[in-house]
Amino acid sequence: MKTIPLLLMGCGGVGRQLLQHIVSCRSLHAKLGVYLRVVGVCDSKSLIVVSDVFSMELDDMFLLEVCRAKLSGSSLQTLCSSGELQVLTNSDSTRKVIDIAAHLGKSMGLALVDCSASSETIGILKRVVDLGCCIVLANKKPLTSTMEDYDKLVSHARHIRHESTVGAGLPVIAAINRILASGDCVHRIVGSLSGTLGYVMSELEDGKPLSQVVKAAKSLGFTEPDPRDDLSGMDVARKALILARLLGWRINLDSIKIESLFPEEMGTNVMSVEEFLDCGVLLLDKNIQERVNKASLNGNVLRYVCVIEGSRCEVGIQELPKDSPLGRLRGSDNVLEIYSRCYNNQPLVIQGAGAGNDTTAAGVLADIVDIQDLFPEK
Ligand SMILES: NC(=O)C1=CN([C@@H]2O[C@H](COP(=O)(O)OP(=O)(O)OC[C@H]3O[C@@H](n4cnc5c(N)ncnc54)[C@H](OP(=O)(O)O)[C@@H]3O)[C@@H](O)[C@H]2O)C=CC1
Ligand SMILES: N[C@@H](CC=O)C(=O)O
Repeated sequence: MKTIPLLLMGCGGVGRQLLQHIVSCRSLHAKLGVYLRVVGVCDSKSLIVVSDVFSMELDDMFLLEVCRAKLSGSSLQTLCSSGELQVLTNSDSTRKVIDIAAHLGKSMGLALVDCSASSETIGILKRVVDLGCCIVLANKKPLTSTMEDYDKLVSHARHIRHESTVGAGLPVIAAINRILASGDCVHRIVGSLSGTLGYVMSELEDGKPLSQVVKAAKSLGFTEPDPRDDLSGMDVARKALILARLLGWRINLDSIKIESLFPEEMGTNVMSVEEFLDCGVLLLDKNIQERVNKASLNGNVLRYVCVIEGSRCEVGIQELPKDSPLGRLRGSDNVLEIYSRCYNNQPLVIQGAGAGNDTTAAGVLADIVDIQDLFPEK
């Protein structure tokens, strides 16, 4: 049996769903010969960790208690009554994670799983990679930081998995890696890579106002913590950058042309998420509905499209025929067309649910199971 010691950063929608999947897949994983031993979980404020990371674990009852507490808005600290657990905050928790990685990296190994939506994890991830541990990411920010950070994070290709950073649970990264490993050359990627914007566009076609559908997308778990990350195109741009870098492009976010659905006056420096959802987004309803109606008169629909080709990497709204592959998309589905030597006239097409806590966490879990060979037999 392979045992994977695991530490989770981020207990939001995706992180909690991951813990639930881990618990519910115990017997399946036993059949696969793998055991996920969760040694710690942390959120933005604190880290809960077992007192002996070599032998102990947070048991399944406790993991489900973490999910309940975080869902109800309680802090992780409220859960710690046992002397067998340690609770650390802020810089102490960073030091502790690195300390755990230093100890486990040399012996049993460690999978550090980033289900946060923060850039603050980049420093820890880089240290942990240096210490010989594995990292599994749903968080796109580490891979879309500087080239220097990127190079460090991917420096041990077998020690990093990040399938859920693009297309949630869809096997996008795996497909591209397989194509590249065979010596085939990808020359064009076109796709609709935002579950939120896909859902928004198809709901607008049904006549619903933007302000209503953005709130619905948030409650369905499709959006980033701040939905402006989706509506600004920034979340899609991050996915485009991850794909472009996978293809070997040495570019940064500022090389990508990005179309935003809202003006700068509604940006994060000007209004809070609540102000945007309660007031700001209402002011966008009319304009976007007019664009949707105008497209409809031409038999077209609006889609937020990512194009990576030649030296062009851009994301923005396109008016497309209703019956085109992208035009036919509904709800939070993503579609990605990959053109290469082998997939030249007919692209390789990957399509399916592109957002949501369940599918994203499932992608993260599959990534964790995929690195089992790097861990010793128990
Ligand atoms: N939802 C989806 O469909 C998809 C999401 N993703 C990615 O998954 C990630 C998580 O998304 P989601 O669960 O919706 O986000 P949430 O906002 O629901 O959760 C984020 C979690 O991260 C925690 N956190 C914030 N900063 C830190 C930090 N420095 N260290 C440790 N934990 C931290 C938060 O803590 P606290 O609870 O204290 O606020 C919270 O628990 C995002 O990066 C997102 O882009 C990827 C693909 C699809
Ligand atoms: N907010 C993202 C979630 C997945 O990355 C999206 O809407 O696609």
